[in-house]
Formats: sequence, C-alpha cells, structure tokens
Amino acid sequence: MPDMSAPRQRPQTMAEKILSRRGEQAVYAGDLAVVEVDQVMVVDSIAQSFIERMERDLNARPKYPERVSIVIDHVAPASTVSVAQAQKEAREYAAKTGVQLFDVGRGICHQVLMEEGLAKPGWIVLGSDSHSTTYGAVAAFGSGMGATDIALAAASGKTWLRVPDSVKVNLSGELRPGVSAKDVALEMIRVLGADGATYQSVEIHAGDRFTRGERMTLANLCVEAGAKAGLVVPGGEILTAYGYDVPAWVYPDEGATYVQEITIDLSTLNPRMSAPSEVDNVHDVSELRDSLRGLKVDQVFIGTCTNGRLEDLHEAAAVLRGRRVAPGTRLLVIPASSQVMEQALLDGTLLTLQQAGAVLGTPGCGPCMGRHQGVLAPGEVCVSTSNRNFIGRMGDKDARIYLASPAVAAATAVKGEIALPDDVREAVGA
Ligand SMILES: CC(C)[C@H](C(=O)O)[C@@H](O)C(=O)O
Ligand code: SF4
Repeated sequence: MPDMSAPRQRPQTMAEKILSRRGEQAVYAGDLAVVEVDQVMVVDSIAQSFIERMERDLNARPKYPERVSIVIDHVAPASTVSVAQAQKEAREYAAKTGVQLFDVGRGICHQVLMEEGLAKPGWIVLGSDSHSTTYGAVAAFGSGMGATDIALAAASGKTWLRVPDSVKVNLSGELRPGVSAKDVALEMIRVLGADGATYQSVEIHAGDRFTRGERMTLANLCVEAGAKAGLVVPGGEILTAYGYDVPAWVYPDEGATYVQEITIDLSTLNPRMSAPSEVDNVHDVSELRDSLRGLKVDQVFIGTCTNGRLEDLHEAAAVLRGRRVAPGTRLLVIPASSQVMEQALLDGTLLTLQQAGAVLGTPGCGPCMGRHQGVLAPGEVCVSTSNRNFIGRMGDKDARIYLASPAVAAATAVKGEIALPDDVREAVGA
C-alpha cells in the first residue's frame, strides 16, 4: 500500500507542472490527471469522424466553441469529390457550432494555431494530429489524440491522461555555421531511437538558443521518438520577445525525476540526414553524399510543419539565389501558412525561389503524406524537409525519402544529387 499520508510535494518536470496546474491537484508521472483543455484542434482528414463522434455518439456540442479549431490543411484544395464533401461538412459544422474554421490556404494546423496565438506557455493543446507536440515550442503541453478523445475533449472541455515520464535532453555548446535546428532534431531522434521516448515527455533544455520557429522544429520531431509531448524550456527572453507571457510556475524544478537524460554537444554536430525508411536512420549528409554519389534525386520538397516557415525559405533562398534547379529534378516549395507566404512574397524570397526553378504551392501540408501535390512514383527519390520517411509515406512504396534541413534540400535541388550548400557554392566558383 502506498503511504497516503506522505506529502506529495516533490520537484516536478515541466509536464508534471503543466498537468498539475490545469488539473485539481499536484500530479506526478504515472498518475491519472483530469485537466482543463485550452485548445482542441481538428484537421480536415479527421473532421468527419470527429463530427460523427460529437453528433452521433456523444450527442453533444462543443462546450467552449472558441476553444475548438478546424483546419483544412492536409488535402487543400480538395483532390477528390469525397475529400471535397468531407471539407464541405467541416465548414457547415463550424458555421453551425461557432468553432473556428481555418479554410484552404490558411496553412498547416500547427503553424496556424501558433500564428493565431492559440497555443501559449502553460496551456494544454490537444490536436487530432500526431505532430501536436509542436506546441511545446512555446511551453504548451501539446499532444495528439484520436477522433474519440478529441471529441470528448471538445464536448467536456477536459481530458484525462496518464502523466508521462520525462526524458531530459540537454543541448550544450553552439552550432557551427550551416548547421540548423533540423540537424539537432534529427540527431535527437537518432539518439533517442524511433520508439525510445514512447509516451514520454521530451523536455529540451536549450537555454536561450533558437527562435520560436526553430523550437517548433525541435518539438515537432519529438513525436518521431514516440513522445507524448515535446517541451522546449523557455530560456532567457526568447518567448517574451515574441510577446508571450511566460508564467514562473511553468519551469521544471531542480531535482525533478527523469527516466532518461541525454546531452547533445551542438558544437560537434554536422548537417544530418535521415535515410529511408525510419526517421532515426540518421547520418552525416557528407557521408550519404559520398556513398550515394550518382543517385539522381527526382524531387526536393521544402515545406511542412517541420520546416516550411519564413526562416526556412530564407535558408533555401540563400542557397538557390542566382542558381538553377538541376535538369530532371523537381523542386516543390510550399509555405507553411498564408502569413509565411505573404512575408516571403513581400521580401522577394518567393521570386528568388521561382527564378531558380521552384514550383510554388498552396500553403498546407502539400505532398508530406502522399495524398496529393507531389506524390512519388515507384523508384523515385525525394529529399524532403518534412519529418517522416516511412515506406509509402509520399506515394509508392518503392519510392525513397531522405529528410534534411532546408539548406541541404536546396543544395540537393541544385546538384540533382544529395549535396551540401558548400558543394553548390564550389561548383559555380562562388
Ligand atoms: C492526418 C494526420 C492525422 C497525420 C498525423 O497524425 O500526423 C498527418 O499529419 C501525418 O503527419 O501523418
Ligand atoms: S505537414 Fe506533414 S507532418 Fe505536418 S501535419 Fe501536415 S501531413 Fe502531418
């Protein structure tokens, strides 16, 4: 029998902190927590089942419509009549219930919620999408759930979950030029392993390094280690500079309990690439470039909730400026949101990319999960800035996907083979 009289005030991890604050009592890893949910997000692909659960199974309306968002992003604009029908139903449901709707072209759910201020430090944000860990970039407990749990949260304003164990990820040293947050994220997944943090909260101690967008890249990839949440501890004035109010209680306590702890020395990191067909199959780009010399890259995709932000497009444009995409290679660039697109239009980035031969697409998920806009044929090779390279992810099961940073993707587009930005600069004698 546990000693129920013992005081339970122990140092807490960030996940324990947030789940305690939004519940009725202090909770620790392993406890069952019933918590208030600050935002519930539903994506187009799941909207039909969500609506069915709400109306048929629960016979309920959203308790707080302003805390529910539907985003039409995964297959946008619609690709088939049945997709169009599902999206029509989602629009009608939003009009009827008053939940917020972000329609075709507004962008990828996670980017949109962040831009709309629908994820804040200390909040609990549930999404019907596995990459909802992304909200951890701003110290929100973001987590993906299925249609049933999402519907229950929308109907009741609450959810219940087992408080996850936490893994502590320490980042030390400084990145060398040309190495990005994506490389850190891929390295983190390699070290943790594809299921190395299953149902755990990955708590990333990054100090005051990294922009909000870079923190999104780090938190986004956490789910590729199986994580329930990915929380980047706010350091220095990083989040306040973006206008967030960071409550003091959100920080993890000294002496909190972690089930694993890893340290990544950023100063030794090279540009990294995940080879087919698991995200944790991570190598140096230079190693893959050398061993795969002559391998034609058919498609390069720059975009997604991992790397489709303005800073990512800037990284790509810096490599592509004044250069051309290699003959026989397609370069698809899809901004993560309408705001990103607008800024990239205004500052000339999209012109640079277009002049280099890029094909620009509607803000949204694009071909990330192989539903439209860039599906791969058998035998084709793609280098993508996304987060998943599983068999069949972007189309045919015999297509191969390599994951990398926007700069490496851009250099690869110029070369038509896996390349580093320096290879491209040398090639034209720049
Ligand atoms: C469609 C959606 C449910 C899915 C997810 O959960 O992640 C998709 O976004 C993905 O990246 O595979
Ligand atoms: S961009 Fe890709 S990973 Fe992100 S939500 Fe869309 S399909 Fe999922």
